Amino acid sequence: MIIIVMGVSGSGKSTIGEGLATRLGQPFIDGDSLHPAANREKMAHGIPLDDTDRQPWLEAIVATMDEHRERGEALVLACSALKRRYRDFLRGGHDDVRFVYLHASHALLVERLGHRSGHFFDPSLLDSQLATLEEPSAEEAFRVEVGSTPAETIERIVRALVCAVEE
Ligand SMILES: Nc1ncnc2c1ncn2[C@@H]1O[C@H](COP(=O)(O)OP(=O)(O)OP(=O)(O)O)[C@@H](O)[C@H]1O
Ligand SMILES: O=C(O)[C@H](O)[C@@H](O)[C@H](O)[C@H](O)CO
Repeated sequence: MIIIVMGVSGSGKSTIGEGLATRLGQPFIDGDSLHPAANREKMAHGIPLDDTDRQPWLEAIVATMDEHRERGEALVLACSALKRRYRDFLRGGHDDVRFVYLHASHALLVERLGHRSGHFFDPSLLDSQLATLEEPSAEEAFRVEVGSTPAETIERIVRALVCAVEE
């Protein structure tokens, strides 16, 4: 199974994705590490990415998923996956992809991004992330509120994934 932890910047994709991978004993890849340099540069200058910017990045993520599939390896990925069509592209017709949507209140996002340093993302981009976000339906993703500790959030995700497998 390939689990994609999605949501806007600051929702905790890297933190929860990495913790979830450790908890499941699976490899973790942060989608941010697959952005072309031009995308990082844009975001660092406070310029939101558009569909054209995101296309090579989504392709790189799909290529990474395919490499793991070929090796028969599970994978946890962190990727904003803001629009439905990005999620469809990432799923690519495979039935082994599960999306986990991290939902946080606006106030919590502002607080978290304000505290974070040493990251290329300009916190002022949060509004554009929220405007771009097409929230996934319950069929598309398991939605989890991220107000609690990472450990609690991870356990809720694990329980939901186990239930989905047993159904
Ligand atoms: N459950 C949590 N409780 C408190 N702080 C958290 C929690 N999860 C994440 N954080 C903090 O919030 C900030 C954003 O988290 P993180 O970098 O994981 O989000 P992200 O969605 O990956 O963001 P980006 O897409 O911008 O990389 C970090 O400083 C992180 O330490
Ligand atoms: O789709 C996007 O606009 C980007 O993926 C962003 O979400 C960033 O990668 C990330 O949030 C920065 O940390």
